[in-house]
Amino acid sequence: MSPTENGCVDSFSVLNSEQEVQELIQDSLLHGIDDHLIEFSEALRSEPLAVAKALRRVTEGKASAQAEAAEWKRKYELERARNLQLEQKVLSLGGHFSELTDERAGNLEARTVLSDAIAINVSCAVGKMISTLMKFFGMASFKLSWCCKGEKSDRHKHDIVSFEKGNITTAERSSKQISLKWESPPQTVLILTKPNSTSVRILCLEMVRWLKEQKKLNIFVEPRVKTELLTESSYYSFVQTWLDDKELLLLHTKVDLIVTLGGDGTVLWAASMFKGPVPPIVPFSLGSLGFMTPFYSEHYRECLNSILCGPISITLRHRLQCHIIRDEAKSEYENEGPMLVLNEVTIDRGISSFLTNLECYCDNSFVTCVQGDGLILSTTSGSTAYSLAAGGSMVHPQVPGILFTPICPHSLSFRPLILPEHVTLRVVVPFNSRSQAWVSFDGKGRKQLAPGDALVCSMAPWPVPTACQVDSTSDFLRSIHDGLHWNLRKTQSFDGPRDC
Ligand SMILES: NC(=O)c1ccc[n+]([C@@H]2O[C@H](COP(=O)([O-])OP(=O)(O)OC[C@H]3O[C@@H](n4cnc5c(N)ncnc54)[C@H](O)[C@@H]3O)[C@@H](O)[C@H]2O)c1
Ligand SMILES: Nc1ncnc2c1ncn2[C@@H]1O[C@H](COP(=O)(O)OP(=O)(O)OP(=O)(O)O)[C@@H](O)[C@H]1O
Repeated sequence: MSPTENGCVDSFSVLNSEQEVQELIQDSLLHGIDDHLIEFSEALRSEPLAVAKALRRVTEGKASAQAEAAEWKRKYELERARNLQLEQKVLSLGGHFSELTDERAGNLEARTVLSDAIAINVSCAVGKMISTLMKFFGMASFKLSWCCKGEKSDRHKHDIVSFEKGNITTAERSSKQISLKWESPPQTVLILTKPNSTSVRILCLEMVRWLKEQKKLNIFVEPRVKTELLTESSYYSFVQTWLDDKELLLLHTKVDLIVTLGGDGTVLWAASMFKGPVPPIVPFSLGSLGFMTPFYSEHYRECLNSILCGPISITLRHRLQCHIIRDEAKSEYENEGPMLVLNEVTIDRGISSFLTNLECYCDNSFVTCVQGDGLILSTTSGSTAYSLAAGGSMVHPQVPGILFTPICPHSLSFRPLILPEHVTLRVVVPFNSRSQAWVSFDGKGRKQLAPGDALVCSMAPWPVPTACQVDSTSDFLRSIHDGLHWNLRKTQSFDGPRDC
């Protein structure tokens, strides 16, 4: 058999003529129809009423499913159009901003294109074009590549399945460690800090001074932190910040690197500040658990020295984008979103004492109805957070997928699911629900869902790149060992009974 242009095997190529193909098709169709007709006429003879009823049910069911699917498709397409408009708005805002503000604002387009490239995937050709643009505009540019032990080439192999003489084989796995190489040195760092912590404040003062004096970097902090620094000393007046949401929206165009000082919550905070592309994050651990914070703050100079030189191992953490579709919305513009989450979106019963009643659909197929305390739709990064507490599996953060984890379901057989990354999930509060439901995003921003309202959730095109201490897998395993004491058990002693 010979493969076709798109790589599929042409199963008809063994037949010699068009006539033979036609005969084959006719033959199999007739056989199929014959079998069904015989079954059907027998059923009609013995159970005419039951057959008529069944036929009516099928027709009604099909019509309502079709109407539902059409409605859902309409809403989905409107949302997509709105998303596109939003993206275009960000781009045009960038153009406007570049006329108004500082010397580096001209890099906006290049940075946006660059981040786009990270979001979609790493393409060598696009990478080269972007790096030329970045060099031209004077921004730090970098290149992401998949690498594996013993392989010199950093070119990502896309063909993971091959067909050899009709046999399907998996040729190359794509889930290798991602590596970031700076093509020009980073110039601007954003430092984000956990509020109300003395140790974080002291470290921040020290780090800002070191980055400015030793590394000659531009430094951005949040407005709150700038005030804190200036209260400490007027020396810190070189530190930059932003004035309003409009400037915040463009922060990714100015910042080469983000440093977080806090726990996992500070990484979630950092991610939530970027509604689009996110610059690479270096998370220092100053919290209690630290699943996403592999760097020790005591060694921040060595760590940052090595990060600023590169290359850096990166975990590309997928995010979910969520929209709330209000039943009462007069137009699509009254709906809410997109809200992006790095851990999870949770729909729960809030203060209501009634069971939730959540109808769940996956790409228009009915999944199930959640009757219990609620439902968690989690990323794989969030699999070690709330989803884990609700009985979900722990999943390596580089695995692309969406976890579907019920919270205290009132059923003995409701096991958590992991769905592929490309699906769109829809959770509806049905009109016959006894109460409202509540939705929260990475544990924040609670919103009410009334009967008829729906939450729509899919994988976002903007992942969060976090730097690794060693690599994705070692960091993940270390976090579940150190953070959760996963499968910690005293080793059984050698002395005692044993099979000879
Ligand atoms: N029952 C639970 O386990 C539960 C309940 C509510 C919220 N949460 C989690 O808290 C997160 C919000 O974090 P916060 O710091 O703003 O709130 P927080 O200050 O209440 O901290 C929650 C805890 O969850 C840990 N955590 C956060 N993200 C994690 C991750 N990806 N893997 C492992 N542990 C993680 C944090 O280290 C912290 O110890 C939510 O996204 C949710 O996942 C968990
Ligand atoms: N820059 C910030 N501005 C406002 N809130 C923040 C900021 N950074 C973190 N937070 C919030 O502060 C809370 C605690 O932060 P974080 O989780 O980093 O510290 P922690 O609770 O001490 O550490 P851990 O989560 O490891 O126990 C989180 O809810 C987070 O959203």
